[in-house]
Amino acid sequence: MSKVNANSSTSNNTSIGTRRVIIWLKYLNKWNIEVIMSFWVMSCVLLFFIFISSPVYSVSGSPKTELTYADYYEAGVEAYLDNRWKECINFLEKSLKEYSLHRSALVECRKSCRKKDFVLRSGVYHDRGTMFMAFYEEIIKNALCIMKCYHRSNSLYVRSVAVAKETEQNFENKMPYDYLQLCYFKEEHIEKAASAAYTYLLHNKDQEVMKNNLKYYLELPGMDVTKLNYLEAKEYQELYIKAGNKYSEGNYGAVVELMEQALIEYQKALEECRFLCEGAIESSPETELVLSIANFFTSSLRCKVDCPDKLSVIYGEKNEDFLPSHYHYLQFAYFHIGKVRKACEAVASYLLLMPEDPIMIENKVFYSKLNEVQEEWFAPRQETVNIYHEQERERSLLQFIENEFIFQDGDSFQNESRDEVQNAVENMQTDSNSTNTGSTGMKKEHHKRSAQEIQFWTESNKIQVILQEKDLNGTLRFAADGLLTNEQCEKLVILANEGAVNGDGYNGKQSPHTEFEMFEGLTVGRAAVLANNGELDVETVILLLNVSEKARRFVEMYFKLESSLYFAYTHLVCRRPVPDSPEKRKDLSHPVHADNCVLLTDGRCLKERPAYTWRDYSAIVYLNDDFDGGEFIFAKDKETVQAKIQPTCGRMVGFSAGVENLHGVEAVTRGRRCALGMWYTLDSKHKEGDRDFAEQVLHKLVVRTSEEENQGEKTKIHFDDDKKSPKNQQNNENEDNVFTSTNHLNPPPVTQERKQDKRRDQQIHEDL
Ligand SMILES: O=C(O)CCC(=O)C(=O)O
Ligand SMILES: [Fe+2]
Repeated sequence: MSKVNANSSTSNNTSIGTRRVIIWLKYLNKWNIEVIMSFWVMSCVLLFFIFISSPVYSVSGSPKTELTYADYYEAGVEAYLDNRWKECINFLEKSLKEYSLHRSALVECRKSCRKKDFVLRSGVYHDRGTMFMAFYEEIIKNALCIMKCYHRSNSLYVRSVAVAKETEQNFENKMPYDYLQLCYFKEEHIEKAASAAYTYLLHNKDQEVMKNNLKYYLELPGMDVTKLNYLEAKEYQELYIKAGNKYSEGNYGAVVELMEQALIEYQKALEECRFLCEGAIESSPETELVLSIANFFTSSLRCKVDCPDKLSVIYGEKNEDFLPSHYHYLQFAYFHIGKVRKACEAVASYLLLMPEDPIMIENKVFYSKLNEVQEEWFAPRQETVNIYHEQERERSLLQFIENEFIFQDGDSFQNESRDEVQNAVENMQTDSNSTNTGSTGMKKEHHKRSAQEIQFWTESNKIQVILQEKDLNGTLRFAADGLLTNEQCEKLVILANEGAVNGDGYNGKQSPHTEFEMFEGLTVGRAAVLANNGELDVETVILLLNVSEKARRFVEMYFKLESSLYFAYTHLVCRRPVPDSPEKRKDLSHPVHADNCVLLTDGRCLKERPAYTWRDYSAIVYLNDDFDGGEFIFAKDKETVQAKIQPTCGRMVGFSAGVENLHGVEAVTRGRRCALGMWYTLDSKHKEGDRDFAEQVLHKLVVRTSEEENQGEKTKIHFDDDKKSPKNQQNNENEDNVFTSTNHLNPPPVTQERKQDKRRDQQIHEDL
């Protein structure tokens, strides 16, 4: 089980402390013995005074540690390598404790100094020079305060600040648990070993060795699975989960209490995360004062803006819209305990963070209809307003930085956290520059700002480029993930179930590409008509249009097109094997082809009818993966595959539509493969008329529905009055009845308990 062979470890068993003593003794040996003796006596006296007055002696009188968390870590790892299991446990547990103390001390100092010294007085500056001077004065005072604070709290913290980035990274990645689990196991602390392994795994999901370890520990006799703990759980997370549990039990009083506490703890955690972003960055290459400051500040800003995302990972799993979800639970729970005003505030807080959320908009309508509710009750809570404004300000500054600091030759303004998308785009840029024009014959003009725009837009739309030209062995092609959530994919597949018909979009041909498969299609125009007739869900049809628009924008930006890219055709297509089709097939579901020319057997591709010669770019967004076969292929010619892409929910493949991007689809041998195909043109003459039509139909439909709802609202208010006054609702003891009678309030989506339990079960019983 040992991940490192004990004998391969360092032969030097001497601990760090011992080594230091040996070094001192070496020097002492050179001295005369009398001198040494008198020096020793004097030193003892001196040391005693230093000791009692030293900050290393804490206020409570108990001696503080003498090693930093990094020292303990190093010692722990050494012990691990030497099979000294007890010491390994001792040192690593201490390293974790010290690490946490170190971080708290940093936060405490930064926080107290910010409050005390960082007070810029506005309105007293005669000119910009004075203002700058005042600003730097505050910075200097702040720096002094922080340094004093570090020294006061414990000089070790100062040393810890300078710990190598690598060690810090190890702690971020929860490496100590990697060693600890084995040391615990060797000392027969099975439950602790399992918990350490579990904790490590939650942060390092793909670690097969650790999965096996955990499985092994869990199967050991005497292991009590209920004692399996996540050792890095934070207060705000525990409270949130507990509140979720109370929600599933229907105990709304407890939900309110726990969720309110969770919010307080969340704010503390957020503040802590933000203060921790004010640490060191890799040394800046800048020599200019202002550039260095700007560089440093930007790095810290980026880190701060990421804090909500970091905090939303609970038990290793990201909870989307984590902060808003607190208010979702709260509005529901407050309503159920009769505190409607509080419920309205929670609704407003949620909407401040997520203004377009249709569920909460509906809830607001629901509350507005209650007799006692007044418009001013929908005021967001103060803490939400603060968080929101802070984030907005920071995001917009960051956006400004991203947009403006663009230098072509060896960007002097370091941009440390350039993400993969941007790099991908830049690599792609270089590649396509060298080809200059694609075989489509279109010259690609690149304007300088696009990389930043793409990064921003892509990030905010949570799209990640997963494969680019060089991975796909060709030009003007990419694959990206994140276009749709699972829930959205499911909705679109249902839309296809309900609306797609055989042969639609293929001139009525049910098997246009292979006799072994059937094709069902749904065009946007027909989808809109069906929505209008009440046969399809309107929101899902809007989603269909929206996701295709998102894909179009991404393609336009990714390929840095200077002129607009228009839809030429949009088609939701599902394909499946016909009954009794052979299991082993040689044919393709869609033979190798180009989207804008007719591919001849000699490899030439004629840009003439019946090809859709105006199509310039294509993209396909996939909706599911519960089928066999059906891989998308890029091909050099009819025989030679260059790359394969496995369809899955939210994945998109995009490429230029010419002969440079021959492609096809492998046979689908089981199940039903659904995808949203899009073909784009640079020529506005070939714009998809069906789309304009669909948009008009949907627009009218939405306006009509909201008008009808408004009329209905009056009746509903009357209806509610008759049925039950809000007072009665509050006094009603049977809360379920209250809920049924006011059917229009949307509850929060998933209880955390179930989610966590499911994840835990999966982790422990299935994954392993
Ligand atoms: O569904 C796919 O993956 C590709 C379809 C395609 O290439 C087409 O319809 O032109
Ligand atoms: Fe195609």
